[in-house]
Amino acid sequence: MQQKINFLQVGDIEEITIGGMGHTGEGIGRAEGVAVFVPGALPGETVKVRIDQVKKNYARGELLEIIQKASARISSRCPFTKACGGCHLQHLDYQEQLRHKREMVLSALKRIGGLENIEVLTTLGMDDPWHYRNKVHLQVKKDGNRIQLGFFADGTHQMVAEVAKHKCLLVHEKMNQIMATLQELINTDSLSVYCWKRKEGLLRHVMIRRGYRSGQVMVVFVTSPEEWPGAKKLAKDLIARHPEVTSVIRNINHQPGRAVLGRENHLLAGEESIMDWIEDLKFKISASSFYQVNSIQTEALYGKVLEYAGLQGDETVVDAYCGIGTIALFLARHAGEMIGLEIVEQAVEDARQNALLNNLTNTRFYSGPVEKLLPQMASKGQKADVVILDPPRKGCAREVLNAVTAMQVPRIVYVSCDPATLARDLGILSKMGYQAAKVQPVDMFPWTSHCEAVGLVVREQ
Ligand SMILES: C[S@@+](CC[C@H](N)C(=O)[O-])C[C@H]1O[C@@H](n2cnc3c(N)ncnc32)[C@H](O)[C@@H]1O
Repeated sequence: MQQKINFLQVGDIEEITIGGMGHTGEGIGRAEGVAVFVPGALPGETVKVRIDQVKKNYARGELLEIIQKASARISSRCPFTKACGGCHLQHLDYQEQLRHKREMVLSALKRIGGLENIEVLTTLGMDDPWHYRNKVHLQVKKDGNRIQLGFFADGTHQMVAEVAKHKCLLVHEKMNQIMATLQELINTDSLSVYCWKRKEGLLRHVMIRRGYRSGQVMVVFVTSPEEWPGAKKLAKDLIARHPEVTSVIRNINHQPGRAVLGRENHLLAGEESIMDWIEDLKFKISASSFYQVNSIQTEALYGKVLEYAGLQGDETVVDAYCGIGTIALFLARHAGEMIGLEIVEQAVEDARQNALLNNLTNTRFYSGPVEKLLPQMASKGQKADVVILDPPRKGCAREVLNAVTAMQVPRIVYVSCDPATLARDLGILSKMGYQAAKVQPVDMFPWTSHCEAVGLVVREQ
């Protein structure tokens, strides 16, 4: 039976004027009094839509025709952009994307955080917003006897952009070449593809990461624990074709879930890690460690973090969610003491070695969940002048915010990849004796709807 809200039904053809944009880049208009989300439509456009989903409070529609075009509409460069889930905004002029991302942050801060008077600066964009990604995750699928490597359509297991035929415009050109070689090589080995239904077979994903300044490349084959006799030969053949590949790793993922990486890494060829630089700091990056995917914008982002930290040289700084210690070391040169906290043990190991590599002896790194480590520091009476919070998308656990406020930290710099959780957490802090002073959006992910931002939060006197 068809679902119905008021007079709107699945299959209806509607003419809609788009007034806004959703957080994953869909145009939003109204039909029969109901909000309709239309992927591919832009604010200011009048579009013809087929309603394909009707829910209690909203509907979704497929864009059939653009009756009146927005002046910000441009032609997508990538022929797969509509099908592949990677880019949501290739049809929107880049300067408009930057404006839209600022609006997203501003609106979340008001709506979710209740922060009416906060200053949100103009988004820091890129001069050349293409080929910026230093990391890619490839999906693997069997097509008859052939193994395909590439990208699935958004939310499906349907391969829409095979790397053998398609170059991704977001990743570095060298990585595109390596991707094409990999597709060829995995078809010469007797590799089986992991089947998610039957939970058998070998290859699950391939991850590639390239140091932006070093040019060193790591290739990670994510597999089940099954025997893989040809693994080392494949790694050797890859390096013979691409000497810039300096690390080939087999990651074993036993879990049935969709998380890409498992906990075990085995070296197949080359080194365990790759090296890279952020400005003049050198970093060792292991397969399981987080590393920002847009190296050019990382320098802009960390520059903002340094500015907002307002260091004079003798402060104690805590870098919570520190990864391999990139922000910690970027700031340690300007601080008295730096304490890094991170849950992934391998990343903490990398952070310690990175401190040594850069002769930064005023640093300590601890492994564990921030929601345990920071309350422990607070209960021991540890003081900090500045705390950097750079959590994953879900934001900070309440215990983390409680600990920061219990420590009476004068200055918090909050780095976020999700405006909604940024707004939630700044809203909470603003009810705990803090003032959210300003937020700087930084475009780390051009052509996608993802948005990074740095917020400065200061303790009220
Ligand atoms: C957005 S990344 C930021 C890393 C680093 N600041 C950077 O710029 O590269 C978030 C980091 O938090 C770590 N993480 C996730 N949950 C955590 C938790 N509960 N406690 C400590 N670290 C956590 C992740 O492993 C990851 O390294």
